[in-house]
Amino acid sequence: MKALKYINKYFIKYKWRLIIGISITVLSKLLALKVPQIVGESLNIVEDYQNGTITDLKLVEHELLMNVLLLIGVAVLAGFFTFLMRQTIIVTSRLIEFDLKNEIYHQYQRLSLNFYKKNRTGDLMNRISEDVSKVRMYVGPAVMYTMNIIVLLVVGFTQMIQIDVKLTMYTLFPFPLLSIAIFTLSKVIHKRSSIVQEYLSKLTTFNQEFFSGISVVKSYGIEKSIIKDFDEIADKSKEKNIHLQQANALFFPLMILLIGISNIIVIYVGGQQYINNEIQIGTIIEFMLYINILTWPVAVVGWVTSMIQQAEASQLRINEFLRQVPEIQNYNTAPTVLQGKVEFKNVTFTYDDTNITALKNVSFLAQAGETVAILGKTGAGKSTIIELIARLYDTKVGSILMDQNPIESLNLNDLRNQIGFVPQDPFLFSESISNNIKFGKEDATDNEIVQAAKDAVVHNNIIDFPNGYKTVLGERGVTLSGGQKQRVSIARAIIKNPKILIFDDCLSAVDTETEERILTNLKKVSKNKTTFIISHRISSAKNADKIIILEQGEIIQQGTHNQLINTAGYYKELHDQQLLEKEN
Ligand SMILES: Nc1ncnc2c1ncn2[C@@H]1O[C@H](COP(=O)(O)OP(=O)(O)OP(=O)(O)O)[C@@H](O)[C@H]1O
Repeated sequence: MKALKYINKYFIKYKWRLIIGISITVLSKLLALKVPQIVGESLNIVEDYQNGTITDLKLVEHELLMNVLLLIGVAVLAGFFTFLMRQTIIVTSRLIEFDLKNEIYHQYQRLSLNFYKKNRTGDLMNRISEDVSKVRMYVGPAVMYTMNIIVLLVVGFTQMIQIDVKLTMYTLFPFPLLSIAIFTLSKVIHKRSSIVQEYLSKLTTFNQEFFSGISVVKSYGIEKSIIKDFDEIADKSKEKNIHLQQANALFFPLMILLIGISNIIVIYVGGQQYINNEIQIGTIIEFMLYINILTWPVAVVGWVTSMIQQAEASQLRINEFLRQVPEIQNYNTAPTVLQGKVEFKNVTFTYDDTNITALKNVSFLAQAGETVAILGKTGAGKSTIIELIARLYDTKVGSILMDQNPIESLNLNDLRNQIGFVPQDPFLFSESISNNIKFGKEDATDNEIVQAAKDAVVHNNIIDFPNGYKTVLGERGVTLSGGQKQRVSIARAIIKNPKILIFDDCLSAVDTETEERILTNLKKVSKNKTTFIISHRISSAKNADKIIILEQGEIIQQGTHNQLINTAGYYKELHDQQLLEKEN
């Protein structure tokens, strides 16, 4: 129960709802326990009249009528209280669930990119859905049933003892034995349902991946093997489900057995006491009704215990996650305005998850307003430079300066707000095209959106769609071609009017003619902005103020186009090769 202590702050927050809820639970159960008493009393009055102890028929009729009215009143009130009990305790559990989900969601927002690379999306989703649901079961149903169990067992048992100690002992004799059996069975049921749950998520994950990769599956014609894999998991899932149902099927027979044995004992022992004139017939019926009421709490003890155990395990996972400190911290809350000067001084960077040293002793200077092109073979470390400029990672060796200040000393939000980043694989939301562009500037006017699209040379494509800028994109923007996606993403960065523009190999999917037009437009747009262009093409780099060539994390060449084409090395080779390709 150590991990679940974390939830106490929510119990305190909603204490009044809970106190009212618990009081109502107690009242509703006390009322439920009145029923056997009233029924027993009524039968005893009838018996008294029959054997002549009471002779006044009118009095008997009056008493019976009063008891019937009382029974109806108790039933109505107990029903009303049960309704209120759900309205208070279960509603509180939903409120706590909402708060906890919000807390987790805010933590998701704070955590750094590295965290998302290290954790699987499925696990992260589970934390906020499955784990929180399990904790909610503790906060709501477990609290409610625990109160039910305590009140029913304590008050019910006390009432029975007060009537007849001997009969109570005999009646409750099978309870411990069978409750152990039910408890064990509940554990088995919970274990098996966890396995069923596991297979269910395996099936969901399998289908999710299959749907996402549908084009690969279809183009490779591997539907049959996919179906075979699916069948295997589905078969296992079915098997586990049947296994669970076998255990489930035993639950109610066990309960009925418990009720049956206790009833037989009451009839047998009570019958003998009745013959010996020790008790009245109403008392036997009263005891039988108590048995029915008390069986349920005994049966659910196991269920509630495992509910609490599961909630504890889930809360432990949630706590571990909430305790994670974001790797990238904001050390400055004061507003930061960037001029755009970027300097790398002897930066060496190693990704701690793979231990790959992506940058080795990298130094360069980009003056505010300059355009810097970064070229190099795949895996040379180009994107890593960009990720460091956006402070998606912090470097431990060397320093990165922005306008002469260490990057870590700037306000993190302001830094990122003043960077317009077009990633290699642009992500578009399942929203309209205009909303996807507006993502860069929420209050952008229609004219601004159109201008940004024109600058990114995607306007003509957009107006060709029947719904123009209102065209809604499918999941991951599937209705657009690769090049169109890249250009919408460029429009999104341009509209932001940032101080630093970053294009991470984002012109790879457009033809050279369109690339030329975009670059011409960018010249106009990127005035007074420091621009970084990562590319594999000379055409994207040739007009840059500075060109940096990376190889295996090291800068091997640096200079302007004219300088580099006259120096033997990677850039000249690439230039000659691409020139040859163009001529051919
Ligand atoms: N998030 C990451 N975690 C661990 N290693 C990474 C990560 N990102 C990149 N790397 C590794 O760092 C090295 C440099 O990668 P980077 O993406 O910077 O290269 P790149 O020059 O941009 O390549 P490309 O042209 O293919 O995009 C590679 O060896 C890569 O495997």
